[in-house]
Amino acid sequence: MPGTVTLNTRKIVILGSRSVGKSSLVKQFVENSFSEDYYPTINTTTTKTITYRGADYPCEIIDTAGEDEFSQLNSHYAIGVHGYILVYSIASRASFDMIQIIYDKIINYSGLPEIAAIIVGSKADLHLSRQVDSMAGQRLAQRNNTAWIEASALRNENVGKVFELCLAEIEKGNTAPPPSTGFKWPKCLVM
Ligand SMILES: Nc1nc2c(ncn2[C@@H]2O[C@H](COP(=O)(O)OP(=O)(O)OP(=O)(O)O)[C@@H](O)[C@H]2O)c(=O)[nH]1
Repeated sequence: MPGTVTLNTRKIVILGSRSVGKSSLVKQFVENSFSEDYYPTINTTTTKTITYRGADYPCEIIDTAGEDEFSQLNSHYAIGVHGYILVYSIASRASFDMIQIIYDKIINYSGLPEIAAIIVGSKADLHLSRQVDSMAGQRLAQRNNTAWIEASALRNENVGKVFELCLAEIEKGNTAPPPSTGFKWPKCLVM
């Protein structure tokens, strides 16, 4: 039920430059639809249950306004958040360069050594205007210990996977071994 917080509720925030397709990924995932119109987002929250390894996780998906290097990270995007979807467009090198800036802002703000996150190369259908190759995306993800995928909201390719992989990253942190067997700080902040 929307608005109900259970033990399994997970808060996911979507960040990235303006117009990279953040809202379109959410719309395709939640409503199975795509629009060519562009309406800048202010800040919207949608709820959808994601099933992962047989368990249901009601997810609060927070779609944010486009970030630039001067944007201050809103505290709502750092506190009580379980996982992040960091989106760039494969057709925009500038939006790709913003990902490390946004990642560093979250780390600085939260004070955590790392976060549960997936980096997403969106608009994967725009092959002809590609400015970021897949290897660059994968390397960035490796460097920051996040997951990575390319997706197209237009073609509904890998959209469900974006959210499933984000949940997998969150739950990876929650199943970290106890201190005696090599403790790793959880990759999420639960408050
Ligand atoms: N070709 C293509 N266009 C897309 C895709 N996803 C989104 N778009 C288009 O890109 C534009 C911006 O999409 P939005 O989803 O509004 O982008 P956003 O990142 O939420 O934008 P802000 O709210 O400003 O941050 C729209 O015109 C979409 O139709 C995609 O997968 N392929």
